[in-house]
Amino acid sequence: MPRAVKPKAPGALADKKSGPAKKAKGKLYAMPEKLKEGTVLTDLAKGQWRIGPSIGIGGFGEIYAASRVGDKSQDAVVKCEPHGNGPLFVEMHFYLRNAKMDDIKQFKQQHGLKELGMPYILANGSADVNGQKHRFIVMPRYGSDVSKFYIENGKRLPEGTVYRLAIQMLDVYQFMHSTGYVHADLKAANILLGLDKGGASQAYLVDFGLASHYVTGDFKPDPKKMHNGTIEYTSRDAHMGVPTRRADLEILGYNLIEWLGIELPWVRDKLLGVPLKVQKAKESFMNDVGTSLKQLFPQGVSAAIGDYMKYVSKLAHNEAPDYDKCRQWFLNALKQMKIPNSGELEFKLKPHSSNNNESSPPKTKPNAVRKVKKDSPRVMDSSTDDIIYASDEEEKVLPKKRSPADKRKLKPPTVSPKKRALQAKSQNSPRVPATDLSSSKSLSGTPNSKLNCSPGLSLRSSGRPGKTVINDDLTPNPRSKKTYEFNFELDVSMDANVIVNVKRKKKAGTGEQPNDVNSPSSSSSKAVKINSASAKDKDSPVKRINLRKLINESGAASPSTAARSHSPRTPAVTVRKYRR
Ligand SMILES: Nc1ncnc2c1ncn2[C@@H]1O[C@H](COP(=O)(O)OP(=O)(O)OP(=O)(O)O)[C@@H](O)[C@H]1O
Repeated sequence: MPRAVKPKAPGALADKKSGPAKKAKGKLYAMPEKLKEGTVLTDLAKGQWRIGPSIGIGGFGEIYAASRVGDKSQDAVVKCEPHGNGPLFVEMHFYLRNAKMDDIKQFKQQHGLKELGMPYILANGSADVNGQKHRFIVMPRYGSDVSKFYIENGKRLPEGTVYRLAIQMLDVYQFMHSTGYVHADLKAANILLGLDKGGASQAYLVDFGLASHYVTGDFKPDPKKMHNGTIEYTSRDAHMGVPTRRADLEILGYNLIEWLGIELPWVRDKLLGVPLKVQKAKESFMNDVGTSLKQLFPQGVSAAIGDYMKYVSKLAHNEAPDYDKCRQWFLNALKQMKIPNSGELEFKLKPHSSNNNESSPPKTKPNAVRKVKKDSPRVMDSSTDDIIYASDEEEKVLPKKRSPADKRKLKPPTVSPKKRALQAKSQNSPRVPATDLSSSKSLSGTPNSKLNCSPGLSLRSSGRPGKTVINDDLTPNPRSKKTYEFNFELDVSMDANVIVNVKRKKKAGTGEQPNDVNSPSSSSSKAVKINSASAKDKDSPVKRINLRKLINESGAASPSTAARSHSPRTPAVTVRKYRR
């Protein structure tokens, strides 16, 4: 039995086998079937992989140790997700198109790098598991993730290690950005140490399920993707649904602060459940990041963190970051601390280290900037294309056969917003305050589209701490455990897919049970249904919910709706407070 299955992921590849027949009542999201140890999966190139123990469960899929049939060592991993899920599809295509071994090798040569924390794909395919179609990818196996050390240390990492990780992650960003993509979900749980001999000197950035083309044109907020990522670290641009290179750098910055043992303000203030509040907090934080950092670091802000965050706050949305400059700030800090930028990454804290300092790096500005060849990004204009949509083409893309060099890499395992808009100095970076996101003008130039949410209501993002949230219309999100009470009107455009979950309040003393109403509507249905049981009940709060299509008197879609149907990015749903 599937552990949970959504009836159908829009636009996804789910075939009949993964269709509604397997729906688990009451569940809205899909998790993979469990693969039994010893199961053999055959990839598209007819390579065979034996499944070992499960070594990780992400928000959408499961990761197993695996060995090539005939090999003993479980030096690979298989990541498996139901075919209808978007993230693994996106991740697989990113690897197949952009992270080939040769590209990685070439980048390393060009930039004089011994190692690059960029994973690659060994194989991919599809498999039927308990009658449900799954997609899998095979990758090299890496070691422990950095979050393990962060937690073990009481939520901090040695300062020198923080700076080394920053340098290594900037290398990965530079590679990824040179392919036209951003990662958008860097966090300690997605950074794994290598397993090769000396592997612990290099960290690898995994989980490319949110990879997308970054924008090079205008800054257009996209309600469909707002708040994507892991809520603690989601960048201000990602809160508005815009993938940018500066956003990746900002995400890294929030992580660096946290790794230094400092609680991020929106975490400290317990705002994570409300993405809009987190967004506002980040905007106010970044408006005057110098002052914000001083308040956060009572013992003094390191020059590296201060310079980096100030630099990030000034980048334009379509500007190529100066990776060398950023790396140099961290290199200078390491130099001052007399910590070499080589050898195994140290995760043990020194006994007398303070919350964010092993030894104090300078508070003065570094001046020397290492000169390295500028890379010439293969930039793709993403104003119209920033997500890889599911199609059968994947079945035709054959992965590279494992080369002897690949084999050598695989070794036996050991272990696993208000002022900001006004202050955005560049015309290219028209930041929109979070408070204005509800106004029609701020949304993609679609004057008729409204998204007026109460501060406590987020349409799809639930602000799950530490967990990746993806609004991509491919992947169903886990149902929020929160119950909101609200009165509103829904104007539903012709092309909307809407699910309204209404939990009826239990009346005191009546012994009534709460009543769930699920009211789905789609482009194909003109009438919007509400559960008849609740509609009959005149006293029920459910009765105060009005759902109607935006249709004019002649029965045609209203001009605004028609206009919207040309723009898949405009919000399909209008939520307004219901006034009686
Ligand atoms: N190549 C690998 N080698 C070893 N362990 C891995 C590898 N890839 C992933 N893992 C482990 O599995 C966990 C989940 O992986 P991953 O983040 O890719 O899954 P996910 O479903 O996309 O998760 P989420 O979206 O919730 O972050 C990681 O935190 C890590 O511990």
